[in-house]
Amino acid sequence: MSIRVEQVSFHYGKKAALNNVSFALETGQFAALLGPNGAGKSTLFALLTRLYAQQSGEIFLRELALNQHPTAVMQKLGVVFQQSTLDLDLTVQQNLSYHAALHGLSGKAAKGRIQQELERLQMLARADEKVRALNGGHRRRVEIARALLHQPEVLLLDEPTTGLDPQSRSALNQHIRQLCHETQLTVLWATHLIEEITLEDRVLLLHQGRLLSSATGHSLCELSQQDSLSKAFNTLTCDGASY
Ligand SMILES: Nc1ncnc2c1ncn2[C@@H]1O[C@H](COP(=O)(O)OP(=O)(O)OP(=O)(O)O)[C@@H](O)[C@H]1O
Repeated sequence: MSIRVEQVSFHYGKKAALNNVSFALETGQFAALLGPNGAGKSTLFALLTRLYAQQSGEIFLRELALNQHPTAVMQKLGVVFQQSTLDLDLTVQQNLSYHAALHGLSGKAAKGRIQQELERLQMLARADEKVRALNGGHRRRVEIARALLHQPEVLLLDEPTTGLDPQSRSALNQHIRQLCHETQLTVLWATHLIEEITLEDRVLLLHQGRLLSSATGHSLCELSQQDSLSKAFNTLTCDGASY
């Protein structure tokens, strides 16, 4: 087991944003965290990345509890946030070198890792360009390369295709799936876009803070008695649904 979330709840004041959420992902698995706006996806990411302190429940990476071993757990996590955090006036290489240094990598080791990840994401030729010169899809690839520099076991992506055109969205989605396949990286991909998910994917369906399903897309269709993921999603997340 790679990452495990056990009975996690979170409230903003009196408002419940997550209600008793539990799931576990296998090593090398691609899982989609699917939910309409306000479902609780960003709150869950904020807890997984320690932006917010846990209120109840437990989060484990392998057998390490996030609360008890925060540094060791964060070392195994790579994160791509919804909003880009690249410095537009630095080159790709400079952005990545800075991040590598933050993780304690410098000199030769950092250079090697940066080259490896940029190559994998087909961005090596752009290493000396300023980020400002890159299109949205390529900026996202740089962010993914950056998140992978310290060789995490789990990669969290919070709506990584926000603002991208359909072609770049699909290319990015394919890249990440390939990474999972080639490197045994575990991926949690948060989205509200059905077209980024296949029937074979593990789908964590979050709605109003509750996890309605954590099975495959096929199972979601069966559960809702619908013949497509988008119909299943609409049925399961319409108000009053009780699955
Ligand atoms: N800082 C906050 N204070 C109060 N309520 C909040 C706060 N942040 C989020 N919420 C509420 O918590 C619930 C979950 O929000 P969250 O942002 O986690 O959902 P989401 O699935 O990420 O949605 P989106 O796709 O719109 O980002 C929503 O009802 C939201 O209004």
